[in-house]
Amino acid sequence: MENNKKNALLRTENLKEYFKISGKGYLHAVDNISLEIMPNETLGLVGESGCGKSTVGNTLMRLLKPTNGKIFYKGEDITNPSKKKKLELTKKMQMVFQDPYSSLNPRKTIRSILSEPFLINKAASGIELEEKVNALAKRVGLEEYVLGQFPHELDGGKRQMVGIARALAMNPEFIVCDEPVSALDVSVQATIINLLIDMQKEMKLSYLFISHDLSVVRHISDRVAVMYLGQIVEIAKTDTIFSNTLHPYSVALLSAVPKIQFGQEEERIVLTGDVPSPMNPKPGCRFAPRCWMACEECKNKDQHLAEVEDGHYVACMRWREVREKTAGQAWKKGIEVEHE
Ligand SMILES: Nc1ncnc2c1ncn2[C@@H]1O[C@H](COP(=O)(O)OP(=O)(O)OP(=O)(O)O)[C@@H](O)[C@H]1O
Repeated sequence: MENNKKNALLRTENLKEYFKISGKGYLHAVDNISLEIMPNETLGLVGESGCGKSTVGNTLMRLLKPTNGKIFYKGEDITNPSKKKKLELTKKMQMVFQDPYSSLNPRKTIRSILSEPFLINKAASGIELEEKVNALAKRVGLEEYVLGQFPHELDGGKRQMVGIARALAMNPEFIVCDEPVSALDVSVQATIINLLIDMQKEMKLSYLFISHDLSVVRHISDRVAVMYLGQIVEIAKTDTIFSNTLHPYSVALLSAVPKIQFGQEEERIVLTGDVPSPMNPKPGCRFAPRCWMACEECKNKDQHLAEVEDGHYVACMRWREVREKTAGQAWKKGIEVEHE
């Protein structure tokens, strides 16, 4: 753990992001998250809609000012960076969005869009700029003619390639990929995922990979963090989290992963019970009202992430019983199971 902290590319310490909702109080979108992302690592971030995944990504990118807690980049506190530092960090930390369309200026050609990072950072001009943009497009597999086109002339896959190329322009070290394939046809999802994997190998990138698609997350991630109502409830190596799932919420979420080949049709995950509100949460385990393992104590006592096995952290005091109850279940061994 200490070693991870020291060597992490990016690290958060008790990160909180609360939104003030007038007349109602505070919405705890991210509530006390401490995590590390190592160099050249992909950390998958999963959880139901609204659990706070994008808010984690946006806060790491400092698109939001943290309510509390700290963010460190290579050991340096970047929670409140100066303007100069912010610009420096923009080169090293980038974001790939679900649909880059909204962030691609419709009146500009792809060449002009891909030139921007070089111009803003005064990294190239004239012929050199042209060559750099050509090389960037080639790197992500965009044909040269695309550079003369406008965003609306491209299909979703090509637009996402432009989004990725733009993120890569300044040779970043860390990229938040926020649902980068969920708006794409299944047929092009694999192309984009493979591109991200290739770029990671080539450029030694680290990714925070946010997705509700567990098959994709399983395919791309080195480790997976499971989020529930603003908190991380379990984090472990990808194989471990699927084969030795210890939090009752992760069990509910991950046991529903269809055992299909990546890239094919997906199945939706349905959890029963009401999702409690992230507004002014009550003390006690947040999953307790929906939990199949909950006892009286869980309802009153906060659960904190604890390392229960090497590199495997769980926020549930009943993790041993969860393991016993789910031992030998088909989904843990990768066998297809029926879901309601
Ligand atoms: N700017 C904001 N102001 C108020 N509430 C917000 C704001 N942004 C997000 N939220 C709320 O914070 C919570 C977490 O939202 P967030 O988008 O991070 O979840 P998510 O897990 O990424 O969901 P999804 O998978 O649907 O994108 C939600 O309850 C959301 O409504």
